[in-house]
Amino acid sequence: MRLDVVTIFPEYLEPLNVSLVGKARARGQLDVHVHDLRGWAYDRHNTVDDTPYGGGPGMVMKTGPWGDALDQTLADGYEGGAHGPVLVVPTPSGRPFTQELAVELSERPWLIFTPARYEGIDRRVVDEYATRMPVYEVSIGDYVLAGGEAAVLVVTEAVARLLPGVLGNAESHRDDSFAPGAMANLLEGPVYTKPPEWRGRGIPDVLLSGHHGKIARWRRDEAFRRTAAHRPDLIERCDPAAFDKKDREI
Ligand SMILES: NC(=S)c1ccno1
Repeated sequence: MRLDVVTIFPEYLEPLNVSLVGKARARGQLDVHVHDLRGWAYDRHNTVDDTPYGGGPGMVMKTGPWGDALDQTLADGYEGGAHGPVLVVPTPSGRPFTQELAVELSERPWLIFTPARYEGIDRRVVDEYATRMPVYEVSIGDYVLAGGEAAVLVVTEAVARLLPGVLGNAESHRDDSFAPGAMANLLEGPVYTKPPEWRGRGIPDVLLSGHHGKIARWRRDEAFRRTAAHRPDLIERCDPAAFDKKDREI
């Protein structure tokens, strides 16, 4: 997978050099290119924004630099281009970024991120590139950040960990919160590791029983309990049939 990020704060994307994403880049599983938008600002002040038409507070990011930056990024081409790139626009007015969407994006060969600052990007930029590729306007939450770069880090990590071979144990994301399957729409339950006792706190006996069926049922019940407590809105989306099937498996 190739990722391109066009931003006025390239240094904000430094975390893409470390941990899981950094290792995936080092192994050649991820090809990341970060571009400074100001490289396409041709006036002597490197201006990338201007006042909004219709008035109002703040500034709007200009079409010119974005158009030139995206055209040059696309001109780079990419062998995975047979399926083509998609534009990923982090914005509080986007569709919720979910595990399901992470899976969808992980199946694309090329993601181009356009994190905005100020009041956002002139709408004509998205309208222009929507004629040439799929556009995903996504929100990582119902809050407003100073810019979209933090969202790029979040989306990139959620997508990268789903790429084949990136997670050490291919099974790791099978039981992720929100992963497809019987645990879909359930939050992960509590996890424990050594030592068996810490400050007078032990481990649930079932986890020491060695009975895989009982352990699986306990984990599922704990996930259900946690979801009911923290995200009751997800409970109604659980598939009871999957639970029945899960019980039969156990
Ligand atoms: N909630 C998101 S994705 C965002 C981007 C910029 N500000 O908030």
